[in-house]
Amino acid sequence: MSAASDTARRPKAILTDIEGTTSSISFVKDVLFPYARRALPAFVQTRGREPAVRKWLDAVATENGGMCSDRMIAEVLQGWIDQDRKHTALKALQGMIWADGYRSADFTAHIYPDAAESLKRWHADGIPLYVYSSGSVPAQRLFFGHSDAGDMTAMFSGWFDTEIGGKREAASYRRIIETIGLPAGDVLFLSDVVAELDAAREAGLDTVLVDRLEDYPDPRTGEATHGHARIEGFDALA
Ligand SMILES: CSCCC(=O)C(=O)COP(=O)(O)O
Ligand SMILES: [Mg+2]
Repeated sequence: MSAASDTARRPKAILTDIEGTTSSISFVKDVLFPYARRALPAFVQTRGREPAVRKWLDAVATENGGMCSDRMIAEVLQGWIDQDRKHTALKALQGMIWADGYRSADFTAHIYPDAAESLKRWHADGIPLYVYSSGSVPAQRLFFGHSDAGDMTAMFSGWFDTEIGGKREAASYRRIIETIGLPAGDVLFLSDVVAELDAAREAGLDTVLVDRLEDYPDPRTGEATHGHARIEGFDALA
């Protein structure tokens, strides 16, 4: 496998980001986020007493200075959606809300055709595939379980979200590598965010910047790539 630079070696495993990498940013921003935003007040009201939901609502209240009504918590969460905050509590709650949307077939998850094809080919070639996204693990499973290319969940060997740590912190990638059980240099991380690639490289992983023109109309070239190999689609990884 080679990328648009000479740094990528044939990986023994691939770790991929979702938004902006396998899938378009606009699907997340224009379909998933508004769906969660709309559904949040009713979700908090009807399911707020379930322990699995309450735990995250309480985490939001604590971060917001303590005692808050459920209505206020819903408003805080809506504000976080507007700011695209990658907060673990928000991501967990969004995942629960999106489950309804996928189940009732309100939408399927976008996946770039080149990403779907490459993931299928790598899986067929025996390369273990992993996901690391700010979206919660249940949200990731829903996403790939209801993708435009069908149910892809069986192709993945593992899933990681921000419960393992932030995506811009090298320590998170070290923990992921421990779980995968391969030398860091044998694992290729694909992402649209240079700061995430910097953290992965600090932890020893191979890295490739996925610079999709649909998502990033101004190509990130030269110094903007921070020396990471750069591709515009997965098909550039032969
Ligand atoms: C898979 S859940 C939907 C995407 C999402 O909420 C998100 O924050 C994705 O961020 P990523 O780390 O995949 O860029
Ligand atoms: Mg991303």
